[in-house]
Amino acid sequence: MRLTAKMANTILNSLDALCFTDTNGRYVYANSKWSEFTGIPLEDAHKYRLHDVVPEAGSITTLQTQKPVMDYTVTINGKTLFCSSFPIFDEGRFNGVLSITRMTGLRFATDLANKVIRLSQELAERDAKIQSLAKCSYSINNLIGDSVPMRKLKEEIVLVSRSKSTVLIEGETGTGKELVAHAIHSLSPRSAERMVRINCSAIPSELVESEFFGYVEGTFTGASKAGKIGKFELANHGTLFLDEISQLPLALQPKLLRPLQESEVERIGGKQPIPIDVRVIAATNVPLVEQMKKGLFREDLYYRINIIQIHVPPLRQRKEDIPLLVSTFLTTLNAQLNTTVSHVDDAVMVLFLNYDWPGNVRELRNVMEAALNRAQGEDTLLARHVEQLLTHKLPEPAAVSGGLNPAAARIPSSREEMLKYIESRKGNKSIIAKELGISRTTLYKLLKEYKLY
Ligand SMILES: Nc1ncnc2c1ncn2[C@@H]1O[C@H](COP(=O)(O)OP(=O)(O)OP(=O)(O)O)[C@@H](O)[C@H]1O
Repeated sequence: MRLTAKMANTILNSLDALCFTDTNGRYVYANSKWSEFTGIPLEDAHKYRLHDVVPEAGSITTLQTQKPVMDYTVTINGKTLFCSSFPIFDEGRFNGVLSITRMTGLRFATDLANKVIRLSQELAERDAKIQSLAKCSYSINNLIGDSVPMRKLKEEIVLVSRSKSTVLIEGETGTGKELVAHAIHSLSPRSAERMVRINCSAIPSELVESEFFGYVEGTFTGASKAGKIGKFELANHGTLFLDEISQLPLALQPKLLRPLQESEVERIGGKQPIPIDVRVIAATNVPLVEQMKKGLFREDLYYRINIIQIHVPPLRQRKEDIPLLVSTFLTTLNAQLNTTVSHVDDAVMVLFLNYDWPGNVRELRNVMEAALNRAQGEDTLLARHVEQLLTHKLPEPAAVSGGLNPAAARIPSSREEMLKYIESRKGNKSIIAKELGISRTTLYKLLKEYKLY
């Protein structure tokens, strides 16, 4: 049997949509399924070029590159089709493009493709969420310390994390206010959303407004074309951490009143208020009430921010946390610095307990880091590694001289001194611990070190 032109035509028409275009992209042949999909009568096919029917399809790429393009999609008259295009050569000369539409299982394939697209979007969203969670992987456990003030602080954190009210965290520099803010956020029902931090002292005053509220497109020359989202909007459903709030220029302070009071913001140049659901946590190392009295902080803003207040105690008021902080930092810093210091000499601990840490935990960590660098290759941190690092001038020792001011009391640094001191207090451990600003447990540890217990 010989294949006639009629038979060939019947075969071609029984296939899925198929067409052949010349090197200019003009249709030379198309079958009836192609006509069905494109809505172009077969007798008119030659009047069209690929660019008119499928302007962005793989067949055009094949026309330009003379290379096959497999399994791309084209949408014609609202229907999505899977196609492949092949270059046709005749004795090595490029002759045109054959495009075949693969209809089999199209429904299944498009459903599957849609599913893949949806799943990859979901995955991207989840990834973003995991990343924001990882960024805020600070939990309450990152706050090292088991002293009474720290336990009280942790209890407060748990309590306030459940509320949506604005929190003001006060405390000296380096006490861990940012860690507290992270802990509140990560314990709150908003923990899956992000916590956005804004350092009020680090933004130039002319940029404060656009940082807080963003701007709409084309607001000013030099501004991003697409406009900019402000930090309040960015923190929507999450937490906005306003660090160093006391440094916010007085003239700009009223701008915060509306978002805090009305829960809405307006982008610069925008016409519509945007509702926001943000929990605000502010932190300061200068008491805001004093700033307010000096006229540096607006009273109305103060009362809007100071709803729940948390005070982070300085390290000198919780010296019993020092041994735990030291051993935690020793582990993390050894790993970071590649050092192998496994012990801290008692003399170092005494120096640490006697120091008043004006830079608080941050200073302790920095001193440890510098000391470990000095102790490279050794396995014990010794007094000579730290002495020169404790630069703050301490008040005159009061404990041995008989003073009763606990803030000024210095822990005796030798067995004899300690013995003398204990005698002067008639052995009363409660008074001694109170004067030295340490817990009774820490005192007993010290006494054990001096072999006095
Ligand atoms: N209780 C703590 N446990 C472990 N690390 C702490 C603790 N408190 C502070 N730190 C560490 O000390 C450093 C300073 O902490 P943080 O930035 O939270 O302090 P801050 O009070 O916000 O300081 P500032 O007022 O200067 O911004 C950080 O490295 C932090 O991890």
